[in-house]
Amino acid sequence: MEDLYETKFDPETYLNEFYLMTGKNRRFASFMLCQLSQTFSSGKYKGKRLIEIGTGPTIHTLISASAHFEEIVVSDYAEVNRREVEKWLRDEEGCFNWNRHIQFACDVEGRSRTPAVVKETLRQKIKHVLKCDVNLENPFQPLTVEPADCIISSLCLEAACKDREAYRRSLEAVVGLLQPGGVLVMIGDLSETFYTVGDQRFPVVSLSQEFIEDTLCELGMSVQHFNRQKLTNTEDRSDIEANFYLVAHKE
Ligand SMILES: C[S@@+](CC[C@H](N)C(=O)[O-])C[C@H]1O[C@@H](n2cnc3c(N)ncnc32)[C@H](O)[C@@H]1O
Repeated sequence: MEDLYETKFDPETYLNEFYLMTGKNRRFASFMLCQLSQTFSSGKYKGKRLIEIGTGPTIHTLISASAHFEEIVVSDYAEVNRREVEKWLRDEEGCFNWNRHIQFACDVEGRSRTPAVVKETLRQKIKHVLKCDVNLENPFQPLTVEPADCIISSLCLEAACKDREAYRRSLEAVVGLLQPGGVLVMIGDLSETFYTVGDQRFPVVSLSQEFIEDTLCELGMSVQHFNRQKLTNTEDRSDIEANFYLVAHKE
């Protein structure tokens, strides 16, 4: 499964197909950015370290959180994705333009920060772009990363795991990276078995709300918030039924 991401995942095609903030993708982005803004503007979640797991070639999930943590570590299995994030961090020519997402999040946040401040904050606080593999007990092996106050993960675990048992194990590994009292913010897909990037199909573990909540509970997490956005799928590019957004506390 991982090698599929190392060899067949094209970050440019992915970003252009899912993150141009147009059509149905605007609906998903709006849902996600509004939820993230609500979570972090509550003032309940702040601290020293935030880790994002399976960041892919993106940075949008960190916009609202970036105001509340001192340092951010991002990570992904595929080198092409880590390079894409580094390109954006260095503001290199040809890097993806996240201005629409950043402007949207600033508007939702009541314009307390300007897009320029958000970009500067992200570029200054993202200190490390690391390789991770959620199928390992320590996803950062051979490194040991200090536990985080907050972990964000979006659309990663269901793409990285071959079945529900592997999903449970990788969620356990992710929860293991969190301090007691820390918060997990997860975005994902429900009842999806595949999605497509360009001509390439990627398998996905089909999840239900009940399975995710039960698994988190077994891992000592208490789910504070679970929201879903239903989708009507008319295309053959994915069989997703809904997106979910959850916030859970480590007891
Ligand atoms: C659908 S993309 C999601 C990317 C991004 N987080 C987003 O929300 O758009 C799935 C991501 O999971 C990463 N991935 C796949 N297998 C992985 C693994 N074993 N460990 C960590 N990340 C993995 C892929 O490289 C890819 O970036």
